Amino acid sequence: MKKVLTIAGSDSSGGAGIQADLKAFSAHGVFGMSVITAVTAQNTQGVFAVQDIDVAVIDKQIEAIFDDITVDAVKIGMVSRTETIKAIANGLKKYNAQNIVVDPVMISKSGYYLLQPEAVEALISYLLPLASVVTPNIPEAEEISGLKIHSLKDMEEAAKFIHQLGPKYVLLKGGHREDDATDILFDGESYQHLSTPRIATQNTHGTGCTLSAAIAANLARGYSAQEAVSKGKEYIHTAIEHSFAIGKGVGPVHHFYNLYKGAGMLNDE
Ligand SMILES: Nc1ncnc2c1ncn2[C@@H]1O[C@H](COP(=O)(O)OP(=O)(O)OP(=O)(O)O)[C@@H](O)[C@H]1O
Ligand SMILES: Cc1ncc(COP(=O)(O)O)c(N)n1
Repeated sequence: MKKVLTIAGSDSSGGAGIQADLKAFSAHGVFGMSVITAVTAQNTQGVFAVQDIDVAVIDKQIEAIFDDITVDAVKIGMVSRTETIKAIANGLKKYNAQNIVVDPVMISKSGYYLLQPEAVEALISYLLPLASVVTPNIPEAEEISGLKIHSLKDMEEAAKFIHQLGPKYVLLKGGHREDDATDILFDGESYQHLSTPRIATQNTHGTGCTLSAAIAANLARGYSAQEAVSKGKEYIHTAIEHSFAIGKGVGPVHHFYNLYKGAGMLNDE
């Protein structure tokens, strides 16, 4: 079985972060492992507290995994602060980790800073060069590139700018557009538009986490970056179609629709 690691924050409500990643890994038939960078107290309505994990404990989690187990792919999500970013970059370089997907998580849907603003530079200089695929949403791409994005053409320009910071592929996600959900994949030469109709739901908590975890799982399973991304896009679309209204705010996406469909359990409470 392929083994995939998520390095991210814990979401107590289970919709995003480590919890979303592990669910996506299971649904892809890969074995999930985790390095927890921060513990958040959050639910469908907001983020209420963040406790960063001590850097020495982050180092130890990375060591414990890589000293013992072969890691087929790595997904990086919420990294919170500069010292955490440096520890992750050092650890991944030390073990020559491959198939790294970086989701440059900055601000939660509810508006909470999951990356300290002064750590953006470290994320750019330490993590982007290690990435096989980096998956910014539109506000994150604006922050990284310094460009304003209003159109698909602007998305292409920003993807091009981010590509020269070191990642092999840039997937600029269009979830924040008002139009169709069009994402743009750039490999340094050509742009591929991946487009699905926008689903009318407010239950999109953890969409970015889920997509990047699905891409990492697909890379581990041996798909090329293009295939891993297009399969990931199909996965997130269906997971949003089957999303739930739990809690009083933005509900989570559904990871096990395939298994449940087979067992006739879809939408069972
Ligand atoms: N309403 C929607 N209908 C269809 N696809 C969507 C919708 N919202 C987001 N997506 C898709 O979901 C994926 C994640 O994109 P999005 O821009 O929402 O990421 P994100 O903002 O990083 O997510 P999050 O911060 O919730 O983790 C993309 O492929 C995007 O096109
Ligand atoms: C631990 C953690 N990681 C990532 C997100 C981003 O997800 P969203 O933008 O849907 O809130 C989050 N809310 N919490």
